[in-house]
Amino acid sequence: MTAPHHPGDSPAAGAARVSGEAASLPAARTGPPQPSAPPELDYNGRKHRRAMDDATLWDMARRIPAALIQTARLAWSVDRRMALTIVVCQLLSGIGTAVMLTAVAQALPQLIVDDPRQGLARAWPALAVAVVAMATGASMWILADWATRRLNPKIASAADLQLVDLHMRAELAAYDAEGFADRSQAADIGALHAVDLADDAKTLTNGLVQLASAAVVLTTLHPLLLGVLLLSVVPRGLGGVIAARVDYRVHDQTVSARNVRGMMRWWLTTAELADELRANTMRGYLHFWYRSMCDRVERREVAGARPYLRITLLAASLGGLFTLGMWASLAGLVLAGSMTTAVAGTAVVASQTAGRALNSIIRYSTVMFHHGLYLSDYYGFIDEVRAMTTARGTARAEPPRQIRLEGASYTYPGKEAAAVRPITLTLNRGEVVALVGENGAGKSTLIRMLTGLTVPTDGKVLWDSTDLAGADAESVRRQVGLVPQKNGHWPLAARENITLGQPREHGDERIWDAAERVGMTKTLRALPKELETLLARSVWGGHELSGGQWQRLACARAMYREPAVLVLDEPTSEMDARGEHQIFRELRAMASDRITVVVTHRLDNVRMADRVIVLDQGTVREQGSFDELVATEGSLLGELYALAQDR
Ligand SMILES: Nc1ncnc2c1ncn2[C@@H]1O[C@H](COP(=O)(O)OP(=O)(O)OP(=O)(O)O)[C@@H](O)[C@H]1O
Repeated sequence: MTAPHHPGDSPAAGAARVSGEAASLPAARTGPPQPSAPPELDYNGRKHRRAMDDATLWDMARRIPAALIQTARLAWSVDRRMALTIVVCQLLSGIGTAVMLTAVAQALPQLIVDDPRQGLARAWPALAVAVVAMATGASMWILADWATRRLNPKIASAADLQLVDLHMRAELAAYDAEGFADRSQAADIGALHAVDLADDAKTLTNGLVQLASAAVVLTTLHPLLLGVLLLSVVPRGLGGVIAARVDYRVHDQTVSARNVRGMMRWWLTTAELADELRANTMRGYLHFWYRSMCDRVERREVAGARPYLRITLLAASLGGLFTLGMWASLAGLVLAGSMTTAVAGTAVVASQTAGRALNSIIRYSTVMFHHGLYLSDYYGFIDEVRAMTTARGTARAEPPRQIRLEGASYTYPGKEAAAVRPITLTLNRGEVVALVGENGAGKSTLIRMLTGLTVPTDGKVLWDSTDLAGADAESVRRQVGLVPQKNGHWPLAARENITLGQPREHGDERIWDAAERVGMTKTLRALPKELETLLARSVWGGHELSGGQWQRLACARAMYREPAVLVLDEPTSEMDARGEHQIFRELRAMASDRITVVVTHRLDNVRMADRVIVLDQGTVREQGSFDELVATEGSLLGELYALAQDR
């Protein structure tokens, strides 16, 4: 591991090396202390590691049918024709193997004669059947592969779409639930592995069909042969399982480091953080951090090679010994006259087929078991989020003339203290209300309740006479225009960035009108393709706006909606004075048809509000007009305003 080379460090100091896993670099006696290696991080793979380590062979055998059924259901739901094609091909491929082995058994005695020409003349029909059966089996495998290739993209899209859609529909409270991000990430991995599972299932079932065919043929030829076959393949099978477990243990020991390295890789390479990373000379430490993670993964993978070699060597030697034993027993049976040479020859061919089939069964059972764990995360997450996406009610929310909070409070999941304590408050149409308060006072949480984004944990929010807890969430959202603190820089064309969430219209007049209201007309006209210009620097042909211009666009988006409830949470924090002035002037001009709520820390802007509501520690401390409150002795607004003036 190489320590970071901070600018200004001597090359020798920069080349300081540490050894030992995840060891902290000892503090240097002279000079500044050296950085610590990144800590061992544990991500959502934790659950699977335990499941994989603790699983007995029986557990694994029991779980695989469930994973097979889940995969079959998924395949059936996206493309029945291809799913059926795969099943039929598997069966035909198995029948092909059985026919081939039987034909070989019939051809061999006719070939083992003194005159090879005569033998060939008699054996050719059986040999021809064997060739056709083999070709059919191979074709069926190719056909199944084709069907899987058609099926896989559909499975991938269906799994991904379902997950993305659920995220977008889930109640906001789902995001606040403990461990939501971890479970969401695990479900993402599950969605990715859904495709692998279809491939695993295809290879595994093919192995099972081939093994069954070989076993049936052998038993028909001589009842003893099934036992002989098992003897030859069992050691290889056991060796395969143990080797697979070793392989997965190495994989699992590195999964956290690989996960976190992958996340950090994005941070190190994205244009979004390129300025900060360079200007603050962060590169040295981050290089050291990334190098440490690479070393950690590399070391564990290299260490895993030795036990893997030991086990595979041992399994192969034992398998070889047992195969030798099988051949010796076959020779014994032939010499004792209990078996013909032809049957013994067929047994050797069948055992090779069975051995290959068993290898894929073992390999893909283990892989399926592992991938199946991820798929169950996927389904578990879907159930969890679905439970949180249940319809609130069927009442249709209409544009409100009045929003009334009756003892409404909100406590975030897992928190003891309420972010907003019981509040009773009325907001009226035509009014512009400014919400003011110090950081953490509960302004954003109150906004979420007013707009029906969250349902209060206690009390009620009423839009006229409709209780939002019992209203259809979509009908509420249709009435709301929200500019949140963090708004999306959507990688879409300028036009879509303004109209996003609204039905498409024929002309662009209303778009230009919204742009004019936020002072963006000149900027948008100057773009290479005006409204068609893609607003994403990272994408080829894209164009980037400044922070303040993005904020203006977010305001334009909310104004374009002409909503009945317009809420802006610090909409002008990155804007210049002209932009800010224009936005507040427009808000006033639009105010008569809607309820307008603005959260701002710039108290000069608060003057334009009809009413100022000052929140303090989750409760309304004071409300009234700006002038009234500022003039009131001991008011919080007065104090905050004085501080703002004193800068
Ligand atoms: N998703 C969340 N999960 C848990 N607690 C939260 C969450 N969001 C906010 N809080 C907590 O709720 C309280 C109120 O937060 P809120 O964001 O509503 O304050 P705010 O007045 O908007 O603050 P700011 O001016 O900094 O934006 C804070 O104590 C905050 O830590």
